[in-house]
This record gives sequence, structure tokens and C-alpha cells, in this order.
Amino acid sequence: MVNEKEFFADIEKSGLNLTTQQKGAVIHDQGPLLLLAVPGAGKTTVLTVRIAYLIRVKRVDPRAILCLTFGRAAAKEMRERYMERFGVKADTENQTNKEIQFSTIHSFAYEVVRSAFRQRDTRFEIIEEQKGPESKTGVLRRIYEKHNASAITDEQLEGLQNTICYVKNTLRQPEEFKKADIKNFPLIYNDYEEYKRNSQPRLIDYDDMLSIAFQELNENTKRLEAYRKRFDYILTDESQDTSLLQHKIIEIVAKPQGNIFAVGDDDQSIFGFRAAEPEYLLNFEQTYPGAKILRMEQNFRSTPQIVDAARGFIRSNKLRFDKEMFTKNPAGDILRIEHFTGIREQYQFLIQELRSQKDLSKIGVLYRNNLSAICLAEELSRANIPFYMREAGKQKFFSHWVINDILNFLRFSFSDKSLPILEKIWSKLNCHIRKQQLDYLKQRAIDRSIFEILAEQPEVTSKRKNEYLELKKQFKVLNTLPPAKAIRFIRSQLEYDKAIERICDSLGFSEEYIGILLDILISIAQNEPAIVEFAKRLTFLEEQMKLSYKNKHSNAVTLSTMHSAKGLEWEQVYLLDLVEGVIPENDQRGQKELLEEERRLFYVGMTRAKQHLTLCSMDYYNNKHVKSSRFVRETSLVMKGENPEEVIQKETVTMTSDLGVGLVIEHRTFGEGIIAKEDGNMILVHFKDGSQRSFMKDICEKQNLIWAV
Ligand SMILES: Nc1ncnc2c1ncn2[C@@H]1O[C@H](COP(=O)(O)OP(=O)(O)OP(=O)(O)O)[C@@H](O)[C@H]1O
Repeated sequence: MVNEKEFFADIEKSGLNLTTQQKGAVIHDQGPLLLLAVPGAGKTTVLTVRIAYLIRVKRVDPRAILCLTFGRAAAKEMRERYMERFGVKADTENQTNKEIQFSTIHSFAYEVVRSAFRQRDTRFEIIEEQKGPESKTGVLRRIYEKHNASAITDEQLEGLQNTICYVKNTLRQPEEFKKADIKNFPLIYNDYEEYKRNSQPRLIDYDDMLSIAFQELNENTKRLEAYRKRFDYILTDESQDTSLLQHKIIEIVAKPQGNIFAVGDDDQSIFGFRAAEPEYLLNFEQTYPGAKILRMEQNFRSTPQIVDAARGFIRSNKLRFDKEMFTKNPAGDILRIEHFTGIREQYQFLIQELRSQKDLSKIGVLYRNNLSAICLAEELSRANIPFYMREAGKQKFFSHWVINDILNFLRFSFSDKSLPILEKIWSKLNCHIRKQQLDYLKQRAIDRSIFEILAEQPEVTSKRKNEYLELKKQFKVLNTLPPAKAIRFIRSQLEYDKAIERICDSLGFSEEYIGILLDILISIAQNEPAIVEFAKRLTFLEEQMKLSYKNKHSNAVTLSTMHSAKGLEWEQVYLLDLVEGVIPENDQRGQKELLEEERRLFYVGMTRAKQHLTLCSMDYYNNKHVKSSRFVRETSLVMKGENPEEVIQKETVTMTSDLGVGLVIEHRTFGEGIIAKEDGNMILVHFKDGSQRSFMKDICEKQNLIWAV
């Protein structure tokens, strides 16, 4: 045991000089505390030091400390960091550090569920651990088909799983999501729940762990009391990533003592789709009356240039605690904003830059969407620049049906006798082939072109016959084309684009997204002389991305989405593809919360850089003329010492021609509303509070009364 002075002297000896703010947090005594920290402020450091302080100075039993994080990797890292610094020191005669519970909220909830079910003699299994048709995705696919009479696509399946997770984590009812993108969502949701409940043994999914644990703690006073007694101190890291349901679980265990020590940064809340919202942090004082709020605003990571730009940038968000991020680090270079004609020029620039670097492991290249990684990996691989791609396993490009379709068209051009390949594309061909014809083909030997066989059938009309023979010719032509031309040929001459349109119409896929996938494919194809090489290249690229994890600790540049870059840092960071539609992702009109989340994501990206930050935007993206991301503009205004909000507001207001029906606006006095009617110079606005008001456009413009949200 040591006293406070000796404790901090020890820490200093180990080379860590805590700031006054950090010390204040470490020695906080009893009661709820929210520690709001800016990026790079040393959140984990403070949490680990506090745990040691509680044990060594305050003589708290390690078993009475529960340290919660959002992800498994973070829990593991926290334990490692703690053990590294305090491993032996904080051991006492009777207890060891190993007894501190470093856990995710999920695994804590799992413990509650396990003991509750054991007591009731209920056997259960986790649906995520089931295989084949009984796996979670297998079950959801079946239920979706039952209610919608059509197959679910991979993207829809992902959307469905996210929505289920969202419903449970926000403690809402499935009926509230009637209008969700998933048709018949409430029916699917209820069926899925019933299926799990009635299975033998009972099935639960990861989100059920939370719901059931919460219910159990609410209903079983004895169990709740046992946990309350066991944990005198609860600490949570990355609290901004916690959902409402998770907050509720923590709250019920932490109260009435209220020894909750929550660390987080509302500005880094980027998992809204998993139901984490900064609002829960912002309500901390309401949840825990009398809570103390401390701030850690010194950034130990980045240069003042990066810190200043990031601080000014995030201020455009409204739903946040204001923080004065600063750094005492030495000055560095100014941020670079690079603008290119198109994506190729962007890659050329990047490759040139990377070639001049000795240690690539110090560089992070970040992008908004996983899809950006494909062409990037292709370019780096051709330039022989080693890379490590985070979460390469999440890449769905290579297994997407549209990519498989194109490859099957190409394969079929090599052998139009192959029935197995035809079976995969027949419904997407620009000529009529019926199911019965396929059945007939299956029963006979295919000794020549399938099109010839079909054309010879007695019942075939002469028009159809010509179509079959024409198609035979076209596949022959296809086989002679270089790969990029071949793909375009499939899309236009073989009318595959029309098939896509049909599929997208009937199944509700985004045609734009499919178009992007095809554009990516064409750009890879452009580098290959022939179809066989192209197919090999795709396999090679997929393999290279999958195996890139082996480069993690070597001289390789890291490629990552902005989401999965959270918590990481590099000397140099490049943010790529910064155009409207990519980041912010979609048209965010009227959805201020979503726009703010996109801004936070950009902020997370910016604040990963220690020394150099480069923002890259362009005029053309995916063959379309695009606008540079508004976030680049906002950053550049901040760098010039201007307030982006004011500048942009002024610009928006002057464009009265934009004030049309459906536009979501903000009125200086009446707040948010939507333009419901337009008649010459007059507009009628329906406001959020239910009121309706008419305005004259020209007056609004002159007096800066209204701007688009
Ligand atoms: N008082 C201090 N003096 C010097 N370095 C410090 C101090 N406190 C923390 N650090 C260092 O600052 C770096 C950033 O800390 P850390 O990664 O824990 O920040 P963070 O708050 O988790 O950042 P982010 O939220 O952006 O992921 C670490 O290398 C840490 O050792």
C-alpha cells in the first residue's frame, strides 16, 4: 500500500507526467463522473492509472472493479496496458490484479444471462454460432422469403440485421420501423424472435444477451443486488459507442451508489447504425444527478496545425459538448488539401508520395467506404507498394452477384456448351430461354453450341431462332475483346444493363451501387490485355487483400476505413475520395443528425494524424462530375481563420432559387421545417413544432432568414 504522493511519484518515475486534469480524474473519489476527452488525450492511460490508484491507494478490492469497453479488442488492450504498467505492483497479499474484470458490455451481460438460465434450468445456444440453414443468416433469409416471396440479397440481409440490432439497442418496437427499407420488417422481426424462443435448446443472439440481461436485472432483485454489492466501481471506456440499452444495463448496476466513471468523446461517436448516439453521453447529468463532468483537452498526439483545424472543424456540429482541444506539441507542417481531376490522378499522387517514404508503417490511408479499397489495393499492388488492409475480410466486392455474373458471361464466351454456366446467367440474357428448355438441355448430351441446339428445336419460331443464332455470334465476338471492352460489350450489346435495371426494380437494389461495382471492375480490367489474365488478376487481388494482415507489423502502409481507424494513429495520414456523396455519404438533407455523424467520422479521420495530414478530393468520381466534400471546404475555411458555418450559411441563403418544395430548411426564428408549397415568390413552410408559415423568398434572401439544412 502507498499513499497518494508516493503513488504519483512512482508514476512519474516510470516516465509519465500526468497533467492536472488527468490527475484530477484519477483521484476522483465517490459518485458519478463523466470524463470528456478529446482525441489523443490519453483516455486509456487515465483509466488504467485510476484502477491502480483505487487498488493501491484506496485499498479497493480488485474484484470490486468492473472495467467495461465496447469491443473485445479494446478490453484486451486495456488489460494489457494495465498489466504492463501495474501488473505486479498493484498485487496485494490476498488479491491479484487478475481479478479485476476487464470486459465488454456484452460479455458482462452474457454472464448475467448464463446464471439466470442456469437457475431456471433453461438450455440455450447462441444463434451466431450455429452453422448452415440454422445459422442466423440462414434463418433470416428463410423468414424474409416467407414474408416477401423473394430472395434477400446480401446488402438487404446486412440491413435487416442492423435494423434488428437497432430496434433492440434503442429499446423500441419493431412496428416503429414499418417504413424501414426492409419490406414487412415487423413481421420478419416477430417471426425471428418467435423462432429463437421456441427452439430447443432456446436460441439467443448477441443483442438478446443485452435485452435478457437487462430484463433479468430489472425483474430479479436478488440478482441485481448481488451485482450491485459485487462492483463498487464501474469504469467505462469509449462511452460514446454505447447504445441506450447498454447504458441502461450499466445504470441499473451502478445505482444507487453511482460510482460510475465514464470516459468518452461525444465527437467520436460514429456507430449510429449500431444504435450508439452521443445524446446518451450528453444526458449523463440527467441520468446521474449530481454527476461531475471533467474534461481532458490536451492532445498528446498531433501538431498544433492538426489540432487547431480539427477543433475548428468539429465546432459546426451542434449536438455536442464544446471542448477546447489544445496541444503543447511542437509546430509541424500545415495541412495539405489536394484536388485532382479524377481518381487515377489521386492514386498517382499517393503512389508518388509513398515511394519517397522509408517507413511505410508510419502511414495510414483512410477512406469512407470499403469499396474504395479495391482500386486502391489494385494500384498499390501494381506499384509494388506493400500494404496492410484492416478488416479485409469484410470486403464483399469479389463475391457480389454482379461480379460473378460478368465472370460467368466471360466464361460462357469460352464455351457456349457449358450448361452449368448458362444456368447461372440465362435469366439475364437478352433473349428468351424458358425453364423447360433448360430442363430439356439437362437431359441430353451437349455436343455443340447450346444456342444451336435451342435454334434447332421444332417449336421455336423463326424470330427466336434468329435471336439464338445472333447470341451465339455475339458471344464469339465477346471472346475476342480485351477485358474492359468485353465488360462494356456485355452491358450494352448483350443488354446486361437492362437485366440489372429489372433486378434492381423488382428487388429494390440500388442501381447506382451496382454501377459503381461495374466501374471498379472495368478499371481493374483496363490494366489487363486478355480475359484470362483479367480473371487471374481478380483472384490474385482478392488473395492479396486477404493475406495483407501478414504485413501488419512490417514496412507496409495501412489501409483502413475511417470507422475502423478509430483509436489508431500514424505519423502521416491521407484521407481519400473526399467528395460529396462519399463523405457525407448520401444526400443528408433534413437529417441533421446523420450529417453530424458524418462530420464526426471525418473528424476521427483527421485526428489520427500525428505530423502530416493530407485531404484529397477530385472533380470526377465513378465517372460522374462531383463536388468536393463540404468537409474539405469547412476545413479550409477553418484554416483561413473563418467560421465555416457563417460563410456557408450566407452562401446558402443567397440562392433563393434553391428554395423549392421538399427542401428542409432552418429558419432563424422558427427553427427547422420543410417547404410544403411554392407559389412564385411565396413559400409555405411546415415547421417541426406543427406550425405553418408563409414567407417571401426575396425577403428571406435579403435578411438571411432561411437556409437549407
Ligand atoms: N500526460 C501525458 N504525457 C505524455 N503522453 C501522454 C500523457 N497522457 C497520455 N499520453 C500519451 O498520449 C497518447 C495518446 O493516448 P491515447 O491513445 O490513450 O489517447 P485517446 O484519448 O485514447 O485517443 P483517441 O480517442 O483519439 O483514440 C499515448 O501514446 C499516451 O501514452
